[in-house]
Amino acid sequence: MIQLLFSAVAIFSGIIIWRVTQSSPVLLPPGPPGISYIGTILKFLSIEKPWVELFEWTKKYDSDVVSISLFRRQFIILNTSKAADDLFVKRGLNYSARPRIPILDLVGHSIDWLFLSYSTDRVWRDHRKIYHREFDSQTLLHRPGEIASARKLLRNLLESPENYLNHLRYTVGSTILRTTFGISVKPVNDPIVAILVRFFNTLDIAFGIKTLVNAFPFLRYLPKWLPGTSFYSTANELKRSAINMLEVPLSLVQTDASTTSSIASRVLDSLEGTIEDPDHLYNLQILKNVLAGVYAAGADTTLTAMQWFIFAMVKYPDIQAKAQTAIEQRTEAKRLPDFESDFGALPYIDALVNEVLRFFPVLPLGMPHCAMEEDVYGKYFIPKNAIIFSNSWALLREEQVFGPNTDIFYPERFLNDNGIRNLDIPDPDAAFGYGRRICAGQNVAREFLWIMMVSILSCFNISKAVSKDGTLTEPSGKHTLGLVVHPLPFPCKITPRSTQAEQLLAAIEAHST
Ligand code: HEM
Repeated sequence: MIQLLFSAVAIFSGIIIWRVTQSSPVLLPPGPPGISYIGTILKFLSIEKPWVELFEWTKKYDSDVVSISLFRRQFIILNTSKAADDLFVKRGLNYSARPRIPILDLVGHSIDWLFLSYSTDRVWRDHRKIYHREFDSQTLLHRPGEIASARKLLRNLLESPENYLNHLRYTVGSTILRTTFGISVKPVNDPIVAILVRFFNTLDIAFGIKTLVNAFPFLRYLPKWLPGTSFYSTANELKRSAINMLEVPLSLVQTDASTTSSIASRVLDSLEGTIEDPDHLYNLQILKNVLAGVYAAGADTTLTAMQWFIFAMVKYPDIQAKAQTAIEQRTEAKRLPDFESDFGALPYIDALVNEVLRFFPVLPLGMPHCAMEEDVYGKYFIPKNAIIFSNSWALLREEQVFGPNTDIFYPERFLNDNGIRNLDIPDPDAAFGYGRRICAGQNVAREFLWIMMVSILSCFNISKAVSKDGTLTEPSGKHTLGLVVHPLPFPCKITPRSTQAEQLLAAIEAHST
């Protein structure tokens, strides 16, 4: 009897222990031991492609979700589209915040627009409402500006093809400034562009490895005269630049009659009440944040996608030739492509735009999200404030989604055998992020990329640069390291592809001068 009782107690206790361990997981997602000293951090940062290394952890630790602890902060990486969808979409309420980077606390509220915090109150929604109204439902509104910019780009490429990178930068930057503020900027020495450049240069320093306060937040309590505290002056400069970004371009819209219809003018026109009215002030602040946010989020990303496009065209001449044939069959080389006649009617070009975005993700690790509350995912515990990245690079190489050989650049993966869009293969949406924070400008970005790519391909051949001794220069494929990953500048040869193309280019010149 006593034996029976002991057995029953043992079985009962076993069940309880089993239930407890099953139902209250406390394991962090697996990963290498925490990195807590600067030497190891530097070693980690010297890895050429961190997104590949982070994906390797999924195989090594046999888990979709992996993690590492850095300076007592948990970093979690989602290496499959299922995990990204489960957390960023299905549990979006908890995973839509952005992490707060320590130096931004020293800058104060003037930079809140950069990593807009997520809230369920109206503030965050009011920002997204303007983005949605201006970019999702009004892509048609932006097309005339985009086509004019693409034509001007062709002219600039004809004049000085060796400066293609500057031309792309100017095309993207000036188009976004015209869309947002209705202002035209000069190709060189423009004062508004100088403000933007200054802001982004300071931002690079603020987020760079030498800004120790980001890794050691306690440094912010040190007196400013101590060596190693240059982050104080960086924070001051960032604050000045952020205020200029918010105020100066908008003041032009309010005072300069030469500005044209833009997001700023439309929202300003719709503002009710006087400047003293709290609602008016609130709406004005939202507008300022949105406008600065569009430039910050849209300019560098779109430029980078175009740089990777040029890179791909140099690397894969056969694909370039197929794209040119597809365009020529439609336009007969008698006109330049445009939205009205050709958008949606050139499946190979749509496939090419998709493949550029898939194969060369502009933000391979996406933008960081942050867990607002602690959570449990599968058997893993996700602490409050953990910083979470979805590994877009890995997600965009999932063979069950994008078909076989995803490590090969192959636009045809998006097409059927008869050359039309294969609807079984989705667009590479992970390039634009996930859930409530998904890129607010993705539709406009796709259209702008399309018109720039199709216009360039209709007129130019892009090939390897020829050095003075006649040898061909292969682009190295090396790239920057940061959230946005650019190819390092590389030379290439850009030449008109035929006499018809030369005539089309000459006709643009005649119109726009
Ligand atoms: C090739 C071009 C672009 C790429 C690859 C890209 C990609 C992204 C990504 C990955 C995010 C973060 C999503 C997340 O947190 O999960 C993002 C956010 C954002 N993007 Fe884009 N983007 C591009 C162009 C643009 C353009 C042209 C605009 C504006 C017209 C824009 C506006 C925004 C804004 C406002 C956000 C912040 C959304 C938020 O935090 O709520 N982007 N983008």
